[in-house]
Amino acid sequence: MTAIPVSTFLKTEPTTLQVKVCGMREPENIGALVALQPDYIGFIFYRKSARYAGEKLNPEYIKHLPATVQKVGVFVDESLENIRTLTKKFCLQAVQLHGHETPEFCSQLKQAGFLVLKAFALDDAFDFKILEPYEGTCDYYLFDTKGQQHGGNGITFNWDILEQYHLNTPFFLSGGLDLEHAPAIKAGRWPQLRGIDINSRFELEPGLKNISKVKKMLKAFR
Ligand SMILES: O=C(O)c1ccccc1N[C@@H]1O[C@H](COP(=O)(O)O)[C@@H](O)[C@H]1O
Repeated sequence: MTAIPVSTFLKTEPTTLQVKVCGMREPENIGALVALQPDYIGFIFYRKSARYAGEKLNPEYIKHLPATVQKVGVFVDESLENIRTLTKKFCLQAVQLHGHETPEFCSQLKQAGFLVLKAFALDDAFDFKILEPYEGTCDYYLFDTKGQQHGGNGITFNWDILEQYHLNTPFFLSGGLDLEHAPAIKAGRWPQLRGIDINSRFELEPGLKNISKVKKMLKAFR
């Protein structure tokens, strides 16, 4: 009898999750991270963040990073004009919005050609109906933990609430992600999950990543 390959029975191929590494600002650290080829690298342009990159970043250095790594600007209730200026200055392809940005605001950035990730802060009471007006206005939602800060709180939320997510827009999981979470994330209970965003749990200090730890996380997702 001839064995039938298991793939014959699989309806969908398993998708590889994308990995974004956020909160970068030191040139050597950025270079070491880029050598690991994450899918996205994030720079925080929110002045109140401990990871604020703004003036520390050399635009020429950032502009010439390999195109294989998408550069993301992270903003909190920033004006369209400032976002336009900063994305141009650093040649950023994507924007991640952590404030009260409206669907219209997201739409304008998407129409301008940016990849748009709209962040939402989740807790057990989160109502996914809030997302309905955002459908079609951004490329990904980013589900972060509701905390004291707009982002970078370093704590996970109860992922059980994601079972209630039934919209079409794919999402990134974020909020206190650490190496220990890799197996549960990869178990893939959420069909719309497209990627993860790692940040404060991979730091030596704010704005400086522990590259060997990041390397282990990337390996876990490849
Ligand atoms: O990291 C920050 O300081 C930050 C500030 C303002 C908005 C977003 C920020 N970071 C984003 O927060 C999430 C969760 O980070 P953590 O893993 O809990 O530290 C992540 O998506 C970062 O991109």
